[in-house]
Formats: sequence, structure tokens, C-alpha cells
Amino acid sequence: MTRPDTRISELRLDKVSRGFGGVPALEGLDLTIRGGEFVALLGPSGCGKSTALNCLAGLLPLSGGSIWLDERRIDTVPPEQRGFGMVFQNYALFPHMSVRANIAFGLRMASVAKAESRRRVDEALSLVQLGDHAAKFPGQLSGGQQQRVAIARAIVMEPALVLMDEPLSNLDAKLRLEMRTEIKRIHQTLGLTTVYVTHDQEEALSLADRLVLLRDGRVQQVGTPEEVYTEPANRFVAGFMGYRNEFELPVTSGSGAGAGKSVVLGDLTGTRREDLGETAVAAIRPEDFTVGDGPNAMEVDVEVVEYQGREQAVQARTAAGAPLHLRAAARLAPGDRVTVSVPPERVLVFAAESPAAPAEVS
Ligand SMILES: Nc1ncnc2c1ncn2[C@@H]1O[C@H](COP(=O)(O)OP(=O)(O)OP(=O)(O)O)[C@@H](O)[C@H]1O
Repeated sequence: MTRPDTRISELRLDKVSRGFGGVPALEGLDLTIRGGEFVALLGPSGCGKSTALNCLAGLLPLSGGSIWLDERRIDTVPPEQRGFGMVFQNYALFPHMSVRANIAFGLRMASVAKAESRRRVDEALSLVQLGDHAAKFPGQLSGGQQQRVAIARAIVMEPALVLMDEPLSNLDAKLRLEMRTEIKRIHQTLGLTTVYVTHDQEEALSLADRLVLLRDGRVQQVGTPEEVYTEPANRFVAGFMGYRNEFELPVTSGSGAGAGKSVVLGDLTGTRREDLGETAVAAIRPEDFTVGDGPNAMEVDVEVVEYQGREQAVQARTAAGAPLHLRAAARLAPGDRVTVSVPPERVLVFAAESPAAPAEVS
């Protein structure tokens, strides 16, 4: 498909806020999205992701701030005049229209000439690999195929911006993975600027150029997948990004201000990520533990072992009685007592009073 000539060089959100009945759902969102970028808005239920997307789409007026598409202010422009493509979790296809007619609908509304419309629909069909299904009706398609139609319908308009709100959440696990690759491939082919809402950190990490983590309507961190994964800005982001082990301990040495310095919490040496008081929380990812002697060595009792192919997911217990999650290449069994270790730079230390991620995600 030809590259859209509606390409933008940037989309800028300037202190975008939205409340409901005086209760803020989104507070002061500052974000500049570059043309062609894929940005994921990520966070637990109720953090304000959909609110942000609906503000971008024009479905919700802002309570404060402004949105700029290059030099043009767009937050007061009605949704249909913004020319954005939208893909939602319920595919919202017209059931009485064929796949081809569904994809062509927007072009017809925009009075695009027949021959041009046919060419663009053919390209979109081939891009989402539905060429053989063009004459079928939505009811004759699988969920994944219906979602492809919804994607084709959005991209056929060659929009300046594509907005996607949890587009894969109605699909089963296998289809979700397939469609994830599909969305990535389409983005790589067309380079359409995309804002994608999800609560699934894996989905966000695998798709996005940059992630925006939200909590209670406020941005916690903006960064590349690698930055957010390896250097979470706070305890909430760490918990959300899979730092599943948290140990709250008194600080023996290294309390005080600043990040990046060494800190000792009892027997554990870690890396300070923020200013600390007398107690702190050490956050460690299961995959950062090694079975065997090394830095921060501790003995643990293995309790539960889940087979996961090349690795095992292991729940163990420390001598102090705390649960500890690790991943092990070695074959372990319940009842084993083993030594595990973790490098101090993979032990991230946050202030104890920092908000944690909700339990269901960690
Ligand atoms: N129409 C509305 N009326 C009142 N409150 C609302 C409305 N829409 C959203 N909210 C509130 O605003 C906050 C943010 O909601 P939002 O839908 O943006 O969250 P979300 O991160 O998309 O969550 P989810 O993943 O569950 O969809 C929530 O506290 C929610 O209850």
C-alpha cells in the first residue's frame, strides 16, 4: 500500500486533563508522539487509558489542556473531522455488509471514486490477509478475522493517527499472539502513527516503540520497552513490569537521597532508585535470580514448581518465611533446599512508602 500522504510530524498532548463529576480520571498528561511512532498507554484498570484515548479521538471533551497535530490545535475539532482511524475491542462491523463493503464504507462516505476505492480496499484486504474472504459476512468469520476487518477498515482511510483500545482482549490466547504479530507487521509496513491502549504489559512491550505508564490518571514513566523494563522509575512501574518479589526491610546503610547508589538492607545489597528513609522495598524479577552461589546468596526452600518448557517457574520460601518467585533452568522439586543469588544491580530499591502496583499484576 502506498504510504499515506496524511503523515504527521508530531502529535502533542499539553497538560491534558479530564474529570468525571469533579473526580479526575486523567491529570496533566504531557506527551509528544512522533510521526510513525507506536505508543502504548499502559496501566491497571481505571488508570485513565481509555479516557486518554477518547480525548484524542474527540469522543470526550477535555477538562483542561490542549492537543496539537503539528501546528493545528485539534481538541476542539469534532471526532469525524479529525480523520483518525479507530479500532476497538468489539469490532463494530456492519453484520449485513460483506467484508469488502465493510472496509469500503468509509471511502464511500468520503465519496472516493469507485476505481480508487476498489484499489485501496484490495490493498487493505491483502495487507490483513483476507483477500479470500472479501465476499463473506462478519458472522462467517472468526474473532481474529473480524478484528482484521476492523483494522483494514481503519487503515484503508490512510489516517493521520490510528487509535486502538484493547483490540485483542476479546480473542483467545493463541489468536491474541497471532494478531499481535499481525499488528506489528502492519505498523512496520505502513508506518502509521499509532496510540494503543492495553493493560497487558507483554503486549505493550512487544508492540510499542514507547510506553506510557499511568496510575490514577497520572503518568508514572514514559520510555522505550527496554528502559521501562530494566529501569522502572518507581515501585509501581516495577511491580507492573514483573518485579514480582518485594522485600520490605530496614536500611542498614546507604539510605538518603538520589538514585543509582548502592544500598544495604540487612543481608541484601541493592541499587537505590529513589530517595530512601529508614525502611525500603527491594524489588527483584523472578528471572534475575540464579540457582547457585553468587552475590546476595540466600538459602530457600522450594515449595511449588510449574513446568514451563525450558524453564521452571518456582515458588520458594526464604529462611525469614517470605515467599520468593524465581525461574530456574535447573530441575527443582518441592522440598529441595537450594541457594539462589542475584546481582546487586538487579535488586532495585524503592522507598517503603512508594505506592505499589495492584496485586493482580505482580
Ligand atoms: N463516563 C464516566 N463517568 C464517570 N466516571 C468515569 C467515566 N469513564 C471513566 N470514568 C472513571 O475514570 C477513571 C478512568 O477510567 P478509564 O476508563 O479511562 O480507565 P482505563 O484505564 O481505561 O480502565 P479499563 O482498563 O478498566 O478500561 C476510572 O476511575 C473510571 O471509573
